[in-house]
Amino acid sequence: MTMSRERLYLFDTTLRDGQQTPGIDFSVEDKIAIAKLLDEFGFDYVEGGYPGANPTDTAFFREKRTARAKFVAFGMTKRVGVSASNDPGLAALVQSKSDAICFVAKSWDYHVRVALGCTNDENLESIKASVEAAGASAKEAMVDCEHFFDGFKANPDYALACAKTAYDAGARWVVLCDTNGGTQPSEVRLIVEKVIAAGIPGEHLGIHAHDDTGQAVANSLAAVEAGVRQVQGTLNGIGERCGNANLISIVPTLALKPAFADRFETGISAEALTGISRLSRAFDELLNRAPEAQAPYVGSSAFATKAGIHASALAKEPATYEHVPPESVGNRRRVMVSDQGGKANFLAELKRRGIDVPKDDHRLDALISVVKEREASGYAYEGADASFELLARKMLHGLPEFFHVTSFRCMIERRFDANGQLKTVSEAVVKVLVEGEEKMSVAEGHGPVNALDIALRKDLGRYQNEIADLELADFKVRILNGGTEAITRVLIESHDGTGARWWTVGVSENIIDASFQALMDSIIYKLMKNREMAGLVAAE
Ligand SMILES: CC(=O)SCCNC(=O)CCNC(=O)[C@H](O)C(C)(C)COP(=O)(O)OP(=O)(O)OC[C@H]1O[C@@H](n2cnc3c(N)ncnc32)[C@H](O)[C@@H]1OP(=O)(O)O
Ligand SMILES: CC(=O)C(=O)O
Repeated sequence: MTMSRERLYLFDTTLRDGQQTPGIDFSVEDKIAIAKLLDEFGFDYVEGGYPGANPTDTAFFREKRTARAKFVAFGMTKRVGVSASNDPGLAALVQSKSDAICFVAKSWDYHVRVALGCTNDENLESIKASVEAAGASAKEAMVDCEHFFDGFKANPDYALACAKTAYDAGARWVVLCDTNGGTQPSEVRLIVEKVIAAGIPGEHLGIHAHDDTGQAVANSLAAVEAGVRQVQGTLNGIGERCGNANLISIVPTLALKPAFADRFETGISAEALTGISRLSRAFDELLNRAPEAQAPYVGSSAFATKAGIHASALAKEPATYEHVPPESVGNRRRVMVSDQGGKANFLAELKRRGIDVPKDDHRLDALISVVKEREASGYAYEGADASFELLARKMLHGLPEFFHVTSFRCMIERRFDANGQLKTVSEAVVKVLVEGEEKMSVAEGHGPVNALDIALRKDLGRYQNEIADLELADFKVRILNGGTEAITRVLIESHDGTGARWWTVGVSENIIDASFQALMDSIIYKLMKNREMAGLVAAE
């Protein structure tokens, strides 16, 4: 017998509370693109911002920006001393092309006194008049009860009166906010239960939690357990100060954990859920920031293991070390090779790259010990998949020697140019043997590594055309142990016209030497890839 499940509503405030994140500033075009992502993913409500507060949000609300989600305008309740019909802020909300208005209302008497400077009753009157005005404009009304939990702890009767006033005036949702983010899950649970006992049904209650103690997700889930049926949050947890509840963590938990999945359903299908890793990364891409590797469910490390004991069990049954299948959230298992790995890690990684080797092959043991020795001297193969594959193919099956660098030289000169401007110039000379013929190339670059890269790729004889679309995308330098003994690890990310990306590594006491190793690996990998020898898995 299938039990019918209760509906939980998901409310995204990335474009409103997320806009209050230090360092984040959306343009109208950004907002349009993000609203589309949110709408297509399946959130029930997309809060777009605060029309009337700034030109961006006002322009954004000139059109409805969602096709299926309810498009929500945010703003404060009417000011005391003016009627709802004469409040310009309220007028901007009503006139916006939104489906719903979410009012922020004070529910802590301390704030009413200090921040608003009005009486408790005047604040209640503002809540009532604002909700009624939204209702009269045929928009769905909801009220974010700001500081509800702190307010409840200080004066439960007044906090409840604010929530009750909103509900009685017709608010579809009364949202309990942990505005300062300091409330604990046990307190959230208890207070939500008391609100429901006081007469506001859970089907009309929401939760809006901030992450100031790292518990916004836990607080949101505690509120759901206690009875609320709307959850607010943002993509990747952005938001004021430490951020909001992270919907990218909450959504899979609601869908995949039986404690929630057996009782509730959301508007997000199992198929849409497989797009959540992509959604999270696409959003980071829009923000121009690197995705967090350890993000729950969606991070590149969320289903990764370096540990040999874990890799061995994973190869037998993935569920031994995975709390949910990675595919359910569009992520993937990664078994990494490093000094923490055993045979199982290597076999899994080699298989993924299409390299077959029997478990008892002595060449496998040799590869493992070379990787471990190299890692001890500074290499990091878990972040340099292409260099690992080159090493593995060379040791297991051999690799053609496409070219051989006989020498390179690099010079840095600070001098005055023809216009009398002081300039630092880097120049490199590289000698390469290709099919027995020595080629010497000279190049200038922005820096010594750039000059070497240009010189190395200037004339590789018959391979020259093949590397025309090779480009360096990223360059990372790490000094591994300080002082005079310091050695340098260089990681280089490359990509080509096919969209493939790969990482290579070089280690040396000399940064130029380390860079050159990584550059050479990148070119050899590209040549190998062109011959379909590389089991390319780097374009993730
Ligand atoms: C918890 C939250 O995240 S709430 C959302 C917070 N987000 C923002 O504030 C971002 C957008 N805000 C803004 O652009 C501006 O604050 C505006 C346009 C809304 C208002 O600007 P101003 O009129 O210059 O007011 P200012 O920002 O200085 O102060 C806020 C005013 O709103 C009043 N106010 C605050 N909350 C409420 C409320 N819920 N209901 C009615 N009035 C309120 C304050 O008492 C203060 O009034 P005062 O100017 O008479 O002292
Ligand atoms: C409304 C809101 O963003 C808050 O109370 O945190």
